[in-house]
Amino acid sequence: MPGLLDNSTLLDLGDILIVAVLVYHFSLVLKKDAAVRLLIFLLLFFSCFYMAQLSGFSSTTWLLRTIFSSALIILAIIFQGDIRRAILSLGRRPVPANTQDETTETIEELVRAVGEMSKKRIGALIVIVRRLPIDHLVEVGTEIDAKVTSELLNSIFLPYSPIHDGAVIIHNGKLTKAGCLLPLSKNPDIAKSFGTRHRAALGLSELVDALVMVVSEETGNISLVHDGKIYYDLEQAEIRRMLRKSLDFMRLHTAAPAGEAVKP
Ligand SMILES: Nc1ncnc2c1ncn2[C@@H]1O[C@H](COP(=O)(O)OP(=O)(O)OP(=O)(O)O)[C@@H](O)[C@H]1O
Repeated sequence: MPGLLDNSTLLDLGDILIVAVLVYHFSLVLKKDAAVRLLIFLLLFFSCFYMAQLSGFSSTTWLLRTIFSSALIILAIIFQGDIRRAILSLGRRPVPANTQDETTETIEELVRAVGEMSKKRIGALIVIVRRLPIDHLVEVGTEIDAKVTSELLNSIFLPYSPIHDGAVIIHNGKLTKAGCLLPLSKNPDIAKSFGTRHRAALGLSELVDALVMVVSEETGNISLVHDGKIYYDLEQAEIRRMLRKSLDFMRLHTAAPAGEAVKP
């Protein structure tokens, strides 16, 4: 009796195994947005394609060819956030940088302000403009143009202040606007516990590289939102660290050629 697994069955099993491994790894790459991983994946992809073709693995070859023919669409899906950002920022000048001292001062005022508002359960939404301008995304709002101080932020967000609703915009160490409407995120995966204040923060951060601070009126929790991600219930030290990392990066890179913004 011939062996249970003859040569062609083994070949098919190997073929199926390769397809399974490729699908698994491809789904992992889709979940992460690192370009380096994608590059490694593409190298592996083409190596596998040629190996599969040489070995006569028809299913693997078919799958890889199908993936390759839709590569543009797949890349557009993976990098949809970056592509959208690039399109929105086309033709717009990067925001000029702040000095080290101004940055440190602004950070300390912000940390103090959100700490105080958190204790008093005052809801707040603070947008810190980084490299990409946001004017085209912000609706309404009252022009202010004042130095960022914790006292000013506290008084703007007091519930009886006429401009407490909406977001304040901080641009280059100056509080430039208050009572602004931001685009709401349409991401269906946002936890139901997050209302419109958090959705507005996420919505803007999905479109530009701004850093958004949120103080929850309901819980007093402080969150930082960046790049479509929410860093929830942060301690003061963590907020300071993330602000410093994000704003220092911007300060140091504004004069340099355009590069990728880092996550805080
Ligand atoms: N599109 C928007 N842009 C800016 N601010 C907004 C926007 N939509 C709602 N807000 C602000 O969010 C407030 C309502 O917050 P809501 O309670 O719905 O959100 P939340 O995420 O649950 O926040 P909290 O934890 O503070 O309750 C509004 O009063 C307004 O100040």
